[in-house]
Formats: sequence, structure tokens, C-alpha cells
Amino acid sequence: MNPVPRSPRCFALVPAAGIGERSGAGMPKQYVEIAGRPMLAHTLAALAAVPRLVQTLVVLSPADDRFESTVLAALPGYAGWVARVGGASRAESVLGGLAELRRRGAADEDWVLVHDAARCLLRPEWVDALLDACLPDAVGGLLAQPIADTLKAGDAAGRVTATIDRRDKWAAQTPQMFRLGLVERALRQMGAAATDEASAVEALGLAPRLVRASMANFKVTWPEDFALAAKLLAG
Ligand SMILES: Nc1ccn([C@@H]2O[C@H](COP(=O)(O)OP(=O)(O)OP(=O)(O)O)[C@@H](O)[C@H]2O)c(=O)n1
Ligand SMILES: C[C@](O)(CO)[C@H](O)COP(=O)(O)O
Repeated sequence: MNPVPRSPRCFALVPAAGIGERSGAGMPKQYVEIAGRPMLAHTLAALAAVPRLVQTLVVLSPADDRFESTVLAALPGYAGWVARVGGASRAESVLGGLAELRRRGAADEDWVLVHDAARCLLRPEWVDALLDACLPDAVGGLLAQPIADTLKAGDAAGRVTATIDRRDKWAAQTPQMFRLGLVERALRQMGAAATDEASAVEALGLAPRLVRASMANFKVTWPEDFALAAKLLAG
């Protein structure tokens, strides 16, 4: 077995305990087959191709009974860590995963790259760009994409209420990388209201770095997203 390098190390943490309600798939969307294997298998394969990540922990729901028979079956020889410590919200699942990383020897100063299972088009070179930009940084950061469309606010009736200045707006993606001690403290403080790690860190008065990636790093969310992801993965 290869010795695990000393701190600070870089871990990936993949929250995969959601139910995928908006996807309309009738099953947790991470298990929907896209281009020949479950979405989560694509995500884990991309992270496994980044040598600077010492290990990946995938966080499943305590009730999950599909991972081994579908995802592991599609990834022969996969040696990542698995923990059934998911919670009712994404933030709770991430906090469960951070506690599991600590149980397995990770320390406050280690970096954790949190990446949505549902962003299955991740490319190793984008993770490398994030690491290059954030490893020398005290705070950490996230992959993101500047908004290219004109931004509208709308009401419940589907009518425009305002046009929003888009010049400083970015769409947040994942991975989002922070030191374990910092992101754990931030998420504990913000609780389930945190829709991503960066917003919790921002609430502590810090300014995460924005690292441009690609629109292709989108999150499979709606029914039509599966076909788009399949086309891109097949290509
Ligand atoms: N309680 C939860 C909720 C979400 N997630 C994970 O967080 C990522 C981003 O969440 P999202 O795209 O919203 O997934 P779901 O919560 O599954 O989708 P929906 O909101 O449509 O139900 C996904 O990889 C999802 O599995 C999680 O681990 N635990
Ligand atoms: C973390 C995230 O993917 C960044 O864009 C996003 O906030 C997750 O939101 P969701 O509502 O849990 O899909």
C-alpha cells in the first residue's frame, strides 16, 4: 500500500445522498445510467484521475442499497472510501463526510474538495486548475463560470420583475475547496441554509477565489439534462 503523504493533503468529498426530485427520474439521479454507466461512476472516475487527490470519500444515504451493485460494478478496482452518513440536506451530508474524513485521519489543515455527484462532466484538468489557483491561497475557492446571459428576476406568475446587472455575477460550480477545519466551522455555523461551501465561508467574512471552468461542468438537475450529459460524455 502506498504511504499517505503528510499534511496538508487534498481529499475529495462527494455528497451523493440526494433524492434527485427535480430530475423526475423516479430514483436518486446519481444512479441513472448515462453513456453506459451510472452518473456517479463518471464523477468518481474523473476525481480518481487527479493524482494530487490522495483519496475520495463518497457520502451516501444511510438507506442506500445501490452503490456497490451499480457504481462499483462499473469501476473495477476502484479504491475510494464510502460512508453512509448522508443527511437531510446537502450541507448535512457534507458535514457527515467531513466527520468521516476526520475519523479516517484527516486534519484541520488538510484541503477538502467538495464535489456534487450530479456534476458528472467534471474534467481532471479543471480540478488541477482549481488546485493550482487555491493551494497557495489562505482561504480556498471554487470553480465557477461568469454569467453570459442577461439575468432576470421573476415573480410566481412567471413575469419579469427586474433585470439584474450581470457584470460581477458568476454561477458557482463544484469542486469547492477549503481547509477541513475552516469549512466544518463555516457549515456548522450556517447550517442547512448553506447551499454551497463557499457561502458558508463567505459568512465568516472571507472571500473565496473564483476559478473559471466551463459551462460543461453543469449540474444534472432537470429531466432534459440527462440527454445533454449523455451527448457530451459520448463525445
Ligand atoms: N440531502 C442531500 C441532498 C443533496 N445531496 C447531494 O448534493 C448534490 C447536489 O444536490 P442536488 O443537485 O440538489 O441533488 P438532489 O438533492 O438529489 O436533487 P433535488 O434537489 O432535485 O432533489 C448531489 O450530488 C446530491 O446527491 C446530498 O448528498 N444530500
Ligand atoms: C453546490 C452547488 O452545486 C453550487 O452551484 C449548488 O448550490 C447545489 O444546489 P442544489 O440546490 O443542492 O442543487
